[in-house]
Amino acid sequence: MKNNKELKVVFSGGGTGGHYYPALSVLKYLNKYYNKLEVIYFTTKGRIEEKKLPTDFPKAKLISLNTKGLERPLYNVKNINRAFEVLSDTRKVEKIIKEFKPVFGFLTGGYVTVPVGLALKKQNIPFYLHEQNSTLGISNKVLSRWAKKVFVSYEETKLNDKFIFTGNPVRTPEKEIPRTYLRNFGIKDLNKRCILVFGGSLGSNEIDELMYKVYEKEKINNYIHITKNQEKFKQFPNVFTFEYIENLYELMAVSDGVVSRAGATTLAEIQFYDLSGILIPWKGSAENHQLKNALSLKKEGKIAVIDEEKVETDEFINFLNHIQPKNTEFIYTPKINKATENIINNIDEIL
Ligand SMILES: CC(=O)N[C@H]1[C@@H](OP(=O)(O)OP(=O)(O)OC[C@H]2O[C@@H](n3ccc(=O)[nH]c3=O)[C@H](O)[C@@H]2O)O[C@H](CO)[C@@H](O)[C@@H]1O
Repeated sequence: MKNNKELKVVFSGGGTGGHYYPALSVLKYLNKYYNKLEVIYFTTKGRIEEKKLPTDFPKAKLISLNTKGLERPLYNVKNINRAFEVLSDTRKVEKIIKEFKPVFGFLTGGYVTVPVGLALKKQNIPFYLHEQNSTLGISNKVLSRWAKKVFVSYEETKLNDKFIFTGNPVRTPEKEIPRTYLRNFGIKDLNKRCILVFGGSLGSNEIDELMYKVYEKEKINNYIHITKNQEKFKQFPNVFTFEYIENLYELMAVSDGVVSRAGATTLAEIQFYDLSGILIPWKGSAENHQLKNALSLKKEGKIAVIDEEKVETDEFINFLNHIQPKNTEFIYTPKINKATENIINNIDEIL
């Protein structure tokens, strides 16, 4: 039920969908309960949250920051400029929040959150962090000492009492979705397995290459494949390609399996929608966190975790062919994502 209380909040988090979508889920949930919700969202210049927020959550005031990620190795001279960007963004944020007077800040990772967290700390405004991965990202590591609480998606990420295990909030449909929804994506035979193939929010050439070999042999299942290279798959009639699908979670609700990278938000969705699938962790992830994420999900024979350099195409196909397809009358009924509720219940300023 909506209440008439006023709530002013600052949000930040992004650079990739994995950081942005959890923030969006919490924001949408808050919006259900507060009639007078005012939000400033600090975004990464040119990245996903900046592009999608105006349609995903038009009510938020969007303020773009210049802070960029550090160059590796860290002793790169460019990092001197990066430090200056953080300083100047911190000053900019400070000025804005001094006037705006938010009740708290909610930050979900990505380098853009560093100046926002520093400014909130300087202004003595409490802020909360959310970590999607099994190991803390750099920004969250830096900011955690000043955060009021750090919400984590895996028990093993907890470092002290300030850390609270909540899970990772995922986007969820608010209405029923029938299996026939797949027809909107070109699929005709709803009896056949529908497998979603994608490489996180940024795409993956390696997954494209690997699946090409699968499609050369496997002609029965239907595949909805998200790729920057749609042309490559034109010849396969059972493969339906898209460059990006805005509401991928709606498709997850009625599909049977996934082949994907092991980004934390994707994994939370796989769990929430109870999908089977094959995970191919991205080796470039900081401290190999995608592998750690994936191994914590590996369960009950529903999930296989494989190394992209050691793929056996026949075994791969065999695994996919053991996934149980949903029946054609299947209807997804809305359910609440506990992680979002856990977070809201643990923010002291929300009454
Ligand atoms: C390269 C990089 O930095 N990767 C990180 C990034 O991944 P990335 O942004 O790829 O994150 P995830 O795989 O966790 O999440 C991707 C999100 O994008 C959505 N989606 C994807 C494709 C599409 O067409 N439509 C769509 O909506 C998915 O449903 C999901 O909600 O953040 C994750 C969470 O912090 C980390 O675990 C990853 O290691």
